[in-house]
Amino acid sequence: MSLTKLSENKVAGGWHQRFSHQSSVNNCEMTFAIFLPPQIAQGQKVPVLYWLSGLTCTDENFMQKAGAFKKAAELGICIVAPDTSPRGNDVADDKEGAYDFGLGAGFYLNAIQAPFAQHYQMYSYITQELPELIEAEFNVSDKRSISGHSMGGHGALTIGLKNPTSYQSISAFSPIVNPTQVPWGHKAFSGYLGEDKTTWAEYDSCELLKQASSIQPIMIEQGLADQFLHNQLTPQALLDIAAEKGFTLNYTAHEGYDHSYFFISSFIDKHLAFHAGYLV
Ligand SMILES: N[C@@H](CCC(=O)N[C@@H](CS)C(=O)NCC(=O)O)C(=O)O
Repeated sequence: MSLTKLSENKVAGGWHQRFSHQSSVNNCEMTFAIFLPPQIAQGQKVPVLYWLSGLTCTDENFMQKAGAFKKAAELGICIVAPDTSPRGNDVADDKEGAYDFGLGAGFYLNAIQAPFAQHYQMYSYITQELPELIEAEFNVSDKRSISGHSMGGHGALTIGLKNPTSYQSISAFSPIVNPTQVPWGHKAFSGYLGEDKTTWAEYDSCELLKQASSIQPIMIEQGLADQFLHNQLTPQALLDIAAEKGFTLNYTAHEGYDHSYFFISSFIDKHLAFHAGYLV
């Protein structure tokens, strides 16, 4: 598969690079960013943390705003940040161009409804096509963990829980934990999956946790001044199920922090160290 390099910048002794490539599952060109820690230049195969961003984001938000490079370089972790949806002139979008559905809002699922099914196959892209590409093209190992923010926190939790042998650890900032019960999830799931709610449960962390017999280590960070906390994110729903099932979630709520990358940048080092405990 051929990759086109769009840019590169040296940072924290390693490299930040952006690439585009033709995606066979999304049936369009996709862009991703990668941080290659300095250990790669020394011939070491490093593990990979996949970062899934939230609504309106591209591969660039995390890389520019999270401040993750120094810690990732110190720990020897490669970070891959994919785009949040397929893109292009023929890719279907929200009718009104809203920010919470369509472009920039792929919800990390495989759409089954026309016209979205033709391109919106983000679940297969993140779990299969992208890691195969990364492991073939870069000097990385097949040890992976997954993290994300908001819609990307939902993506990290659902993808991690559905693929326990593929991801060593899972973490999330301000995740949408129960999308089948909140407005962002209703809009996305009815558009991408249709009205048969049995298909919705496959992409809901609460439903997946109810079905799980064991889970990987999970860390969740939540700001208590987050404007989406009570109507979209609803972390207590996941905490209640974890308590019923006897699972320990490493959950921390923080006074005063909002939904932005200011919050993520304040605690990203903690999440990188958490993943390093299972990756390196
Ligand atoms: N645009 C929306 C909010 C979108 C939003 O907060 N997106 C988050 C993820 S859910 C984000 O990371 N935005 C990009 C950024 O902060 O760089 C609004 O104004 O209500």
